Amino acid sequence: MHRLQIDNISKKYGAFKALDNVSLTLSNGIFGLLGPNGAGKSTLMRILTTLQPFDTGSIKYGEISWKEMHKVQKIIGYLPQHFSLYKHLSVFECLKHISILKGVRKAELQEQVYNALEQVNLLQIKDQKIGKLSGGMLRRVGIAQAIIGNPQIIVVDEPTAGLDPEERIRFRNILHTIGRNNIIIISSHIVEDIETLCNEVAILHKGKILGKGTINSLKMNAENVIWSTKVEKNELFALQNEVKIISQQSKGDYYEVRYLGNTQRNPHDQLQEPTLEDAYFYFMQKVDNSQC
Ligand SMILES: Nc1ncnc2c1ncn2[C@@H]1O[C@H](COP(=O)(O)OP(=O)(O)OP(=O)(O)O)[C@@H](O)[C@H]1O
Repeated sequence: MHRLQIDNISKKYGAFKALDNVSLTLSNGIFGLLGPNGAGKSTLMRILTTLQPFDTGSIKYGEISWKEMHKVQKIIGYLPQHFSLYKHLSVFECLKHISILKGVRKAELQEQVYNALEQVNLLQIKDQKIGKLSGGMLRRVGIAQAIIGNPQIIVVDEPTAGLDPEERIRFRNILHTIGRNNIIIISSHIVEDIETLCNEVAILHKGKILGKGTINSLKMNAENVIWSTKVEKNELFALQNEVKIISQQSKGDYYEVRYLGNTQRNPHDQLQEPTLEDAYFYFMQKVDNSQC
């Protein structure tokens, strides 16, 4: 088993730095890239899939370097954020076509497609037209096409975007199973996706890695700074100017608020165990403060 070694990757669009010295080491399992819109997640994913070149740095998987695109393409599967397929083809025809494009040998075509469909639990709809599938099914066909050819690395941009809660859980379970024997990289701004799926996470913001590690190690950064408080509805606005609010829940005539702060704002406020979402806010706040 090899590791995917990303060292000091930088990428500019004109004068704008979309990725700034990004370094990560990934092994089998699901790795999450968490960051707000525009953080550089898709840029990094496109670079990993060789769809986009990078300016400086190096990427390696064992002996394979990202300078040798044709070798990399054999070990990478990709499910982009906006994924669509030939609507008039059946699921099976479509996957067969993709297998041919991926260079799967003729003798293995049928087996590869059946195997992929089995893994995403779609064998029973193999003859349905792509155009007739639900969003969740289409996303699963997307994963099937990504795993054809048995790539060691699978890149999934915004895995559960647009899926209903049931499909979201089904899709996460599929990724969990595939992640046992492969490196899966997912990007998301949905903290719950990352928290339920990933072994390790990197928080990306404005092209830079703010924090990386296991979910527990990231949470530890936000220890002793997460508080909960109760405020009247008319006090909420003033509180917003005082502290960084992470979440608020209406409880009838008052709000229960979770906030980030170095000190207790009020003796009744209670210190909370940090969640990944808290840690995410903590890192964002830290960088915003340092730029003030
Ligand atoms: N081809 C391009 N030319 C110029 N700027 C670009 C290009 N692609 C992306 N950018 C800019 O680079 C930054 C990073 O974009 P990227 O799509 O990688 O972010 P992201 O984290 O994936 O965000 P989102 O979740 O919105 O897709 C953004 O500010 C974006 O506007």
